[in-house]
Amino acid sequence: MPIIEVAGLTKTYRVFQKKEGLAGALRGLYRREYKEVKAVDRIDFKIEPGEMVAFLGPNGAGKTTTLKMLSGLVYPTSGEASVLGYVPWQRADAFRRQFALVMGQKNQLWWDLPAGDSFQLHREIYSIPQAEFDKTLAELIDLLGVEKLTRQAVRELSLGERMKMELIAALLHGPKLLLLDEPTIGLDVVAQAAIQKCLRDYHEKRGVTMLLTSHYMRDVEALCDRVIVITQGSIVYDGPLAKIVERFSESKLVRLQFEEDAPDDLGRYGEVVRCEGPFADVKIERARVAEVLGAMLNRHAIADVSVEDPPLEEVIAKVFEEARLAHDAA
Ligand SMILES: Nc1ncnc2c1ncn2[C@@H]1O[C@H](COP(=O)(O)OP(=O)(O)OP(=O)(O)O)[C@@H](O)[C@H]1O
Repeated sequence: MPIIEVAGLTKTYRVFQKKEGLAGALRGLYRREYKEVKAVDRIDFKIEPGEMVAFLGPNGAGKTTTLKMLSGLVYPTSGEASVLGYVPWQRADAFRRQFALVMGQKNQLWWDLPAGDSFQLHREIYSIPQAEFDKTLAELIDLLGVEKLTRQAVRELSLGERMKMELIAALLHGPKLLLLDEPTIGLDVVAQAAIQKCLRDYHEKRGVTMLLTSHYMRDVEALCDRVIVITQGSIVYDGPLAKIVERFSESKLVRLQFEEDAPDDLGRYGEVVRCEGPFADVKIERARVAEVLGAMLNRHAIADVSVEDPPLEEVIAKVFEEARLAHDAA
């Protein structure tokens, strides 16, 4: 049985439109005008136990709204969702005990207390047996390397340290499902890598299911095999990460090192993106890589060569752009 099953899920927000100027503001007091914002528009997907899925989309695409519906914080306008066998917005106690929502932009720990005190509070709220709590906490503290920080007020911690504490708090009750909304936002690469490692290890040990939004493709590459892309409230791609690269990038990046300076007619093979001394990077049409590479090797003295897919950022940006153009044309 899927852990998450969503059918026709839709959320429309009603937003009050403020009029310009004082007269407009006064008029607005007795005749309020609203605009409807369709944040999520009839989306369908299923996530099976143990999957790690990236939920990607440009700003305002509807990702956070979807996560909020899946965790029962927001009622949908229409459609259905089953999460861990529950209807999330009915907020059953047994449901809340089995998942965790981590929001990189929101603080869930007590600001003035040491994180250790908030962890104790979690233990009581979730009635976690003491021995199990101690074991899990020790494991997580070790995994994230934060031994010395649990007795320091949360407000005194750096952003990266605080996020590690937030993650510990979210994992203490052993959730079966983790909903992560930009868990590495604003973190440096070292802290990002620590969060990714913790999530990977935790997944390996506990087989937790994860749905993650992130604007950092490193998170996606490090953690997820499957990607769901949402733009303007609609799902435009749902499938393996590897396939999205194949489907949306027409070229591969061929990195060459010549025995001498790179020849100046490389443009005949493809788009030259870098040419410095003996080094050159050329974008070559995916279907012609073997043929073009063969021709290059015949004609030039090449010391080293590698063939790479374009960076995931580039591919995803292309998916967003194509979806936007299709939406505007519809
Ligand atoms: N509480 C709200 N009231 C009115 N409109 C809202 C509300 N929350 C979100 N929206 C609107 O719904 C749309 C989707 O927002 P949402 O936060 O779900 O996007 P997102 O994909 O998470 O974006 P980001 O990557 O910027 O966080 C946006 O147009 C946003 O302005």
